[in-house]
Amino acid sequence: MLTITVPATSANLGPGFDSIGIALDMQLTLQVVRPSDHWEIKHPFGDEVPTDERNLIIKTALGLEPTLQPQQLQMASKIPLARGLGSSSTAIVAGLVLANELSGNKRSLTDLLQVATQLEGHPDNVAPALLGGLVVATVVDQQVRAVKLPLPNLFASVYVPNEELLTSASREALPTELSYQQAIAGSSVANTLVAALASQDWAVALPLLERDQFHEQYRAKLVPALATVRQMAHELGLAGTYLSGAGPTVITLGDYGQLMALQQQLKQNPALTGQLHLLPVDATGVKVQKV
Ligand SMILES: Nc1ncnc2c1ncn2[C@@H]1O[C@H](COP(=O)(O)OP(=O)(O)O)[C@@H](O)[C@H]1O
Ligand SMILES: N[C@@H](CCOP(=O)(O)O)C(=O)O
Repeated sequence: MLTITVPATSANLGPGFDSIGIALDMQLTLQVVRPSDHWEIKHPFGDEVPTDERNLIIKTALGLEPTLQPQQLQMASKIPLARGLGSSSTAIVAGLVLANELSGNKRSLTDLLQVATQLEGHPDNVAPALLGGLVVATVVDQQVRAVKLPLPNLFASVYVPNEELLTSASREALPTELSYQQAIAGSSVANTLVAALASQDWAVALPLLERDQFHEQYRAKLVPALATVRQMAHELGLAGTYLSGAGPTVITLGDYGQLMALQQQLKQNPALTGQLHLLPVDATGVKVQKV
């Protein structure tokens, strides 16, 4: 049986809007059960997610390989929808890898990243979903350029609010223009963050995760938990809290023991009624098993 596993991802890491992302140890698993006379996917997401060719995984697979034989598929996923943990990218990557495996037309990870980025619109979720770890990526002349940084020995405290926030809706809150001065200030923070992440200088990197100038200030009104979690982390002396992707998930990166202490506090705050996870980084990205 063919099984494809894709990790959740957290994009932006503060100032790295649309270009930095990290894979987390929380997975979507897709199994090819048997060939069929029609496409069908069983999944745990209820009526919100289609079970036929309209499903994002199947639609993506058929977009890449239109003549695939229909299959019965089974999906399991711990990644919540529309919460800023890259669920749509996970589905796109699963669909592309499914098409690659079923067709035998083996495309490289680089080629799949190119297609995945076109479909998702930005590379910061699909790149770590495919490659694992911490990835910095951009699109230049329609070509994706992705660089995997050394694996950070950090954990993620992940606070997932109960309410969905579609990435498209959260992008509507963004301005259409930034002043030249603000763009330079924002990019200097982002550049220094990347240098600190690459050299694993956490004393520099963690505070810079909180100094984004491209998106968080515009989205903060949609995600009251961002200020709450950040403030509570500061009270414990912890920097490193940012809005995961387009939100509403809020992540704090850091040391396991310190994040355990943070989560003890977060659990006691009656305003934080969502779910908490304490996750390591996923080092490998998408995995294919054939048994
Ligand atoms: N496993 C999946 N199978 C099918 N569709 C999915 C899956 N995961 C996500 N989607 C689609 O993607 C939408 C969420 O995408 P998006 O707003 O980008 O949020 P996220 O931050 O989780 O990526 C869902 O409402 C659903 O339509
Ligand atoms: N850079 C994008 C990332 C969206 O991530 P998601 O996990 O919310 O889909 C953005 O910030 O809009």
